[in-house]
Amino acid sequence: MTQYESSNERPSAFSLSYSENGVAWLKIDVPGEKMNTLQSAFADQVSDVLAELKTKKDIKGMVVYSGKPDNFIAGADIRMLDACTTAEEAQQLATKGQELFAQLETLPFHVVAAIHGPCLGGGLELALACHSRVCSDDDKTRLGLPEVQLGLLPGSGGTQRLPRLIGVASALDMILTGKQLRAKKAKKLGVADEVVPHSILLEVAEKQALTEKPKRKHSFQDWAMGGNALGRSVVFDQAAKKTHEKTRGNYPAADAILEVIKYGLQHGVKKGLQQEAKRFGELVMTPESAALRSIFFATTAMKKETGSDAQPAKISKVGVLGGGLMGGGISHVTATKAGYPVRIKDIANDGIQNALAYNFKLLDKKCKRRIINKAELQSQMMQITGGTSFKGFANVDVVVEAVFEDLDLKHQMVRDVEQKTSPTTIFATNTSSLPIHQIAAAAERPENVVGLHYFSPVEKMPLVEVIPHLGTETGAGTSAETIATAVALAKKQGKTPIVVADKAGFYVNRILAPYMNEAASVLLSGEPIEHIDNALLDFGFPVGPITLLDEVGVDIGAKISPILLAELGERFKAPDVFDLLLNDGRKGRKSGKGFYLYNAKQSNAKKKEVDKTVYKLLSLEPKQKAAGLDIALRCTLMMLNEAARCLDEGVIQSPRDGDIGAIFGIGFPPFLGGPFRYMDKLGAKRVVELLTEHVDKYGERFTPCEKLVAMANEEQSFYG
Ligand SMILES: C[C@H](O)CC(=O)SCCNC(=O)CCNC(=O)[C@H](O)C(C)(C)COP(=O)(O)OP(=O)(O)OC[C@H]1O[C@@H](n2cnc3c(N)ncnc32)[C@H](O)[C@@H]1OP(=O)(O)O
Repeated sequence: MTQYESSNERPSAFSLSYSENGVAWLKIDVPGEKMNTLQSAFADQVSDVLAELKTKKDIKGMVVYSGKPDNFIAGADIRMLDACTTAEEAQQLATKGQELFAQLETLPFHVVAAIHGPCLGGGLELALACHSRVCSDDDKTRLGLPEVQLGLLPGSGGTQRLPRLIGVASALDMILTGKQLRAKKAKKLGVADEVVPHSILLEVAEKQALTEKPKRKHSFQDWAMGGNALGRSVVFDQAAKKTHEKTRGNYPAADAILEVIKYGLQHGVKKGLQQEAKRFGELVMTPESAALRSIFFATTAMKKETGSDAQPAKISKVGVLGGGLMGGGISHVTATKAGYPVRIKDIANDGIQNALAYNFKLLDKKCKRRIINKAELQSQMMQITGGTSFKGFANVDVVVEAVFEDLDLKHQMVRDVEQKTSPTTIFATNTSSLPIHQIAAAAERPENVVGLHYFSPVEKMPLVEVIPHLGTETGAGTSAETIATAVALAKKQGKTPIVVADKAGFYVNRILAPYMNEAASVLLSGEPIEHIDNALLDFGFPVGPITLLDEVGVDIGAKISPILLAELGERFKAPDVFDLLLNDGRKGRKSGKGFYLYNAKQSNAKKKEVDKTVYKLLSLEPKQKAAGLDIALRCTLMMLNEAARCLDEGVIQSPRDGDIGAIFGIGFPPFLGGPFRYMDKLGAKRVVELLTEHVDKYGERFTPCEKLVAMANEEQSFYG
């Protein structure tokens, strides 16, 4: 590329240059920031650029590209949206973006977006206003409209251009889920026109720009969807049904997306855009969007945190003890996300085989979906080896232990690892219930011992609790370097780590247990199982508590429960159901027997069915008496109260960590922003009132904790 003219000397996010062959180059490079975002302050710059282009008569085509090494545009600046104080203000931002993109679209020459790295939200909307899109085949390249995850809809033309480009059904799927497409998939769907290696991206885009501007290919789609009311209504009805099953009416953005796309197809692009901007403005002001934006800000801030002041130690290889479900998952994220070679040790060959088979299954799935190719599958599998001895452990920097929950066994593991590895090797235990200092008690170097609590299935669940211990009777607590290394490892594995205190249940299980116990109490009061699960699903949890108990395993619940009761007191007393269930062989899904039917022969229906025999076992006659919302509130209040206690006791370091931990670890309804934001929304006074009412109805376990009472008296909130 020869650039011989630069029209703009001052640092500008949008700058033009020209090649001798008649190609204009529009570079997007937000000064001083590593990520390009669209900000209202750039509107004048874009207008200037467009005005300049209109004065040039000899331009044959234009390439729009990013000046950043690894991103195109990550969308509108979410901080800017967060600062809006009225719906009108946000609507105006959207309208301005729409106007500028419309001008880009009507330029008389071929405008090609050259995309490498994230191209999201407003970034993709800008690319959609270009006439063609060429993408790099790099793994970093992702195209998507993730606004729905922020409680918004695409506000710069995305709801109008995308359905016309790729058809209504595919566009609805992309916009309603916010999914981000890799380049190849984007091409398959018609969002991108070409996928090329990064090294020739600009060259190919330049060639494209010199070709004739393509005609918009939406005439058939317009007919099929705009003109054919019946076809349209079928697609929308299906999408609405599917969406409602997922959102249960808790996410206004989903309904607005359906409404605006439909409106645009019925009334044309111009009116569609007006409606899009209007609804965008309204959504920015909703509490749901504010809560979802807060999750974005929290997770972005957490990406920078290191867990301690020390530098993390270098990791070159990781050992995993135990080839079960957890060990399999941990080895998977370590090898495939973090990119470290993994050596697994199990007492049995079967354990190793299981872990390898588990990894193969996950990689094969990726291969079938063409996310990786066969060679990549093989090379990633070669990163994971295993055996029944400690062979291959001499040079591991971190050992993650995922063996059976038994203190003696864990002690043995600590001793073995200290013997077989180097003095600097970190011993990270994936215990969910045993105190870390007790495990560290067997260590000669307890400063190297830390808790690293993953959630199942490891490859899917985004949270990890990092648990330093404060010291054993004879030894030191977890060192700052060990904490930093554990945090760094978790991040490399693609997880969001929170550092929590070494107290029973840590944070996530500690707030989950009283919630689950309460659901069990509701069950014992005779409420039907589906009614309880539905109540919490309607409230916004991803699975109901009884289903969750079946998934996690009744035996696991039965094991953790007495530990929490002994350490934390009577409010953790579980209703007496575990023994009855376990004596009947009902461990949940893994035993093929639980609260629901898992045997295909028993259950003919596609939908999950309750195993009614469980009522007899528990001497219950199910009858729906309580309203769903009352059940949901009853269970959730137990969780809220415990979360406040955790903050008070320093189990978590901040309300933010508590919110992210609950959302990522349990699936606490994201649109509520987490337990602390939800308590702020209700107000501490109201939370205390509700808890007190529940004390009268259901017992002392609902007694509001001191912190909440103090906050209610002083009218304080968690986020200030
Ligand atoms: C009108 C329109 O329709 C409305 C919109 O476009 S709404 C916005 C839609 N876009 C999004 O939701 C994408 C949000 N961003 C992301 O998901 C991720 O940042 C990403 C996938 C792009 C990159 O992730 P990753 O590489 O881990 O980098 P990450 O640490 O998150 O971000 C790097 C920096 O960019 C910032 N950033 C990224 N996207 C941003 C956005 N849309 N707004 C503001 N800042 C953003 C981050 O805050 C961070 O800033 P910092 O370093 O100063 O703290």
